[in-house]
Amino acid sequence: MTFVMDPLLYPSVIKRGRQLDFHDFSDQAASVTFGYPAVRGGRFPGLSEQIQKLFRLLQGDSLDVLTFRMMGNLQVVLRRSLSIPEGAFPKDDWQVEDLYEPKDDWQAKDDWQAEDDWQAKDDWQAEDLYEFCYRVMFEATFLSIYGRPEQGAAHPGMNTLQENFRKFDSVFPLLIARVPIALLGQTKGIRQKLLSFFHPCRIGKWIDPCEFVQRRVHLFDQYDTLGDLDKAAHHFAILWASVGNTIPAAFWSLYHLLTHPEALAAVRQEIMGVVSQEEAESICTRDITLTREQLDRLIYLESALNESLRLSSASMNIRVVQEDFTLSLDAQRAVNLRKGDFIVLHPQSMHMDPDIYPQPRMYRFDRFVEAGREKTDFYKHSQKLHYYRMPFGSGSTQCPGRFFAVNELKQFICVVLLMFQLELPAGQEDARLDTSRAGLGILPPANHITLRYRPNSLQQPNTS
Ligand code: HEM
Repeated sequence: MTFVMDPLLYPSVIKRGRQLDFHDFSDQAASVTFGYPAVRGGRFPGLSEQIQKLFRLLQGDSLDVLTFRMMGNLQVVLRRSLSIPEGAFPKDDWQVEDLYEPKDDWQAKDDWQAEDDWQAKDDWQAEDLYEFCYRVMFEATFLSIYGRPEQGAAHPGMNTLQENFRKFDSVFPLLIARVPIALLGQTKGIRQKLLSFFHPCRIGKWIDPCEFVQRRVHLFDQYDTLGDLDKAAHHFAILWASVGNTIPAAFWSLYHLLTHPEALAAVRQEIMGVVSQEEAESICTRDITLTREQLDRLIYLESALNESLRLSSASMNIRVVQEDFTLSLDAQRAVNLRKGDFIVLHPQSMHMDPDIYPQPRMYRFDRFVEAGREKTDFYKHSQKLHYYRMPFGSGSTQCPGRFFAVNELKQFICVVLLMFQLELPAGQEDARLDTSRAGLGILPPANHITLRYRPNSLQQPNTS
């Protein structure tokens, strides 16, 4: 493996997409990890190209629909944290653990008290901050992408799905490093259970999956050579892609805001500039929407998110050399590459370079804002960088879900800040990055952080 460490040289690698290819590597790694036959092996003519083509349904007009759905689902799932299903309010004996039991009968009137009683309930709930981000982002993203169950608001088995997903994800670094699944204890059985969740018989019954998933279902149905579990494995891979990085990103985004009062105040003020006071006050009981235009106006929030991604992203961009050739790096330097060599970009080194980002370990929520607009000029050795922030990869292989990811992270922060008063109890150690997943995207936290929260309706939103 050859690491290209100077970010001024990144363009010379990224523009050689044909000779330095990502998809041979990703196809091999993903097929072994998720359990489907490699797409590019010749057994599935045209499938790889079609899969790539459908990624455009994560952008443009389709993105607006996806974003709209995510906003609604975030509110549904978060209200459940308050135990406030639509039009009903929880009894005092409700426990945080109840969150982990799927309730199909959210509307059952017996379980709930009147709104007035709920308003009087001013106690705080405590939960691990990562757990909070995990369950909310996992379920809201799932509902937005794959659709609703045939009956009720929550998919039966959602908690077991999450549990199995976590177990699978904990060995993900070993799978992607090609450790045979048979050597990884129960992983094969767990993956089998995950795949059966996405079996075509089940997925076909879900109501209103997003267009991206609908078109993938249709595409896979055109290939007789794909078995039912192969199709399920492709759907499961998209679940991993859509939540594997977004969950830790949601954690760091919220954690940094809650530990930096000046950032929190600026972001709150910006949010109150795009939603009305009435919407802010009623969000615990009534859905609000945030259009693309409103989300685009949240430039301090976007900068804060990008700063959290800069600090927590550890992905490597791997490219496989397709033929022997000489890669010219700049006017003076060139290297001879052999077919099959690996070339790796390591954006984390760039994200932590003090020449580019002064005091790189510090969280500065407004690092990516200048004169009221997004700041895009960053320098190394006084030369302007073409690539300076790469949590989503680079070039033509950049993450196709990046626009949705940024939107949903913005929505998550907006809804959480509007719906809850939040605090991190004093005396806790700072959150640390779990570096055991280095190379694999956004790192999760290594330690436990307690979050306390209660509905914001008990107090006017703080706009200061
Ligand atoms: C903070 C959240 C996210 C981060 C940091 C992230 C990061 C990445 C990275 C680094 C890659 C590899 C790109 C490369 O090496 O050039 C990637 C690929 C991918 N991502 Fe994301 N991603 C995120 C969210 C999402 C979401 C929400 C979706 C879908 C809804 C998604 C779908 C995908 C897919 C399908 C690929 C594979 C693309 C291909 O095979 O060409 N990602 N992502």
